[in-house]
Amino acid sequence: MPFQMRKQKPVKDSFVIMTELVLPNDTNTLNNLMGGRMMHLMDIAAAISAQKHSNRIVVTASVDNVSFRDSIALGSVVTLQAQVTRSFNSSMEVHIDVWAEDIPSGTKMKTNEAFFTFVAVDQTGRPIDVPEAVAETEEEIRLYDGALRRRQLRLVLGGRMKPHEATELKALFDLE
Ligand SMILES: CC(=O)SCCNC(=O)CCNC(=O)[C@H](O)C(C)(C)COP(=O)(O)OP(=O)(O)OC[C@H]1O[C@@H](n2cnc3c(N)ncnc32)[C@H](O)[C@@H]1OP(=O)(O)O
Repeated sequence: MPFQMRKQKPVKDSFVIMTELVLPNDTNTLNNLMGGRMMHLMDIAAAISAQKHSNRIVVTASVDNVSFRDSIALGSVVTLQAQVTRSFNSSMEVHIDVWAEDIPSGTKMKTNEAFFTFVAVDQTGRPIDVPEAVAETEEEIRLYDGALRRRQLRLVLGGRMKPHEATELKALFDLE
């Protein structure tokens, strides 16, 4: 078969913005958004972003640390922004930022940030290669550059890579 160049796509083409209103059914007994509901919204926004990059069915392979620093009250408007940072073979890392807004008081704060990894699969669920991701802005390049280290860390933690193989990650700790 003739050699085929891997398709390239700008990461900005995968940008997704999703807005939700926190309703009573989304909250705990303190009338704050439940963490699991937040993760559900993050998973959806990030999956759409990975689908836009790959034009494929995608499955969530892993979720990096998600911290819940500030609670989000009933009636708040939650805005999620997701974008692919980098693709590897079949997998894509997606960065997601979450803001909560209280419209009556006019306050808006960033509440969460996380990295999700999705794998593009064919109709039988087998991983399939995705386009290369092209970072253009300073921030996109910063996220792209860190993605290899984060991939190695999650693969080591997931038991899919031996620590001594994680060369970029190790370099972070070689401080001499
Ligand atoms: C219970 C729940 O919530 S499930 C949520 C929904 N998610 C799912 O159902 C996914 C279930 N898992 C799967 O289908 C499979 O494990 C897959 C598709 C993710 C991986 O399939 P495998 O047969 O292990 O594929 P393989 O070892 O070839 O890896 C494929 C890619 O997945 C990546 N990958 C696999 N596991 C992980 C992980 N834990 N974290 C990050 N990346 C991962 C690999 O690094 C590889 O990336 P690359 O192609 O870019 O190099």
